Amino acid sequence: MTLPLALETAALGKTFGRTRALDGVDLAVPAGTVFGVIGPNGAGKTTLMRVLLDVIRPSSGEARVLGSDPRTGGPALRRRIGYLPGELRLEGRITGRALLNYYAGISGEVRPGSADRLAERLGLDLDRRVGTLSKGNKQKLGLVQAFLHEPELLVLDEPTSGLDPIVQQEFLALLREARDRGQTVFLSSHVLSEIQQAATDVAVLRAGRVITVSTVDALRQTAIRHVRAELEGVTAEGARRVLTGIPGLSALELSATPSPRLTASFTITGPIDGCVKALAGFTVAELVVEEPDLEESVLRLYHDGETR
Ligand SMILES: Nc1ncnc2c1ncn2[C@@H]1O[C@H](COP(=O)(O)OP(=O)(O)OP(=O)(O)O)[C@@H](O)[C@H]1O
Repeated sequence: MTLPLALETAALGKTFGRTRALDGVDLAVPAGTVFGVIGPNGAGKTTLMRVLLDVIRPSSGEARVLGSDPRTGGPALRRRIGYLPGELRLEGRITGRALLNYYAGISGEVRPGSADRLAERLGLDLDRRVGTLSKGNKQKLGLVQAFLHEPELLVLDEPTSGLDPIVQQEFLALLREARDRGQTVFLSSHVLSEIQQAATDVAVLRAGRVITVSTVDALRQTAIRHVRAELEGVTAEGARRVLTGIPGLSALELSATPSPRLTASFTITGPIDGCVKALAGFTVAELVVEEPDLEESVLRLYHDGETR
């Protein structure tokens, strides 16, 4: 059985003057998935979402959102979607609560108490005037607004931008709950680790094109991490013998400064577990594992995409 698609695009294109912001995007997002779009600045993520929401019209190609063409879906389609725009402009003397009431009036059914429950979870005061809210608090209000009516589809443009780590964790919990309820989530980020925590599937966008679509599990297998470990009581020879046995290790460099410590720097491709187990045999004075680098991972996926 094939799952119904929440989102589908075929050869979607959008040009701004000479800029091809979207250059033939083909995507299929099954209903009920948490689908992430990653890509560097200017890749076209915001443009894609704005076309899907009919904020702007495509120059070419087709899009279907919850089975409808966004250009003709109108308010009935819009009510089934929760949208967090990339650049959220919230100004004025209206309170967060009044603004949410206004949105609730447009979007239809909202469970009583939903706004307060969501605001409390994200740590947002709904009685403040929106114009006085900090960037992070505006982002929280944007999230409450998107989740408020439990829409079938959530389209979230860089949802964690401006949120502190604790609020980010709460947001991830909201996403999991949305997925468990069967809602579809389409979110963008330029942080790979965030997509990995939140999403089941990921598309990599670059220069307006989908470079590859992958499950997050598959992506994890190809993740690159840079590791620097300072080890004590071991010779370079001894360390080299053990470290070269780590699966996925490359670019190993050993330097004996400052003595008596030995600094080992290397790259791990794929699971990190073998590395952790190998290092456990040493006295580890320092350990730095850098997040998988988006650019490197994207390049790798790009390469895989070409050879597939
Ligand atoms: N309204 C517009 N007018 C002119 N050019 C635009 C407009 N909107 C987007 N672009 C251009 O289209 C390209 C894609 O931009 P877009 O904002 O979709 O990328 P993005 O992946 O969301 O990037 P970011 O992470 O920086 O927000 C960029 O080159 C951008 O300058």
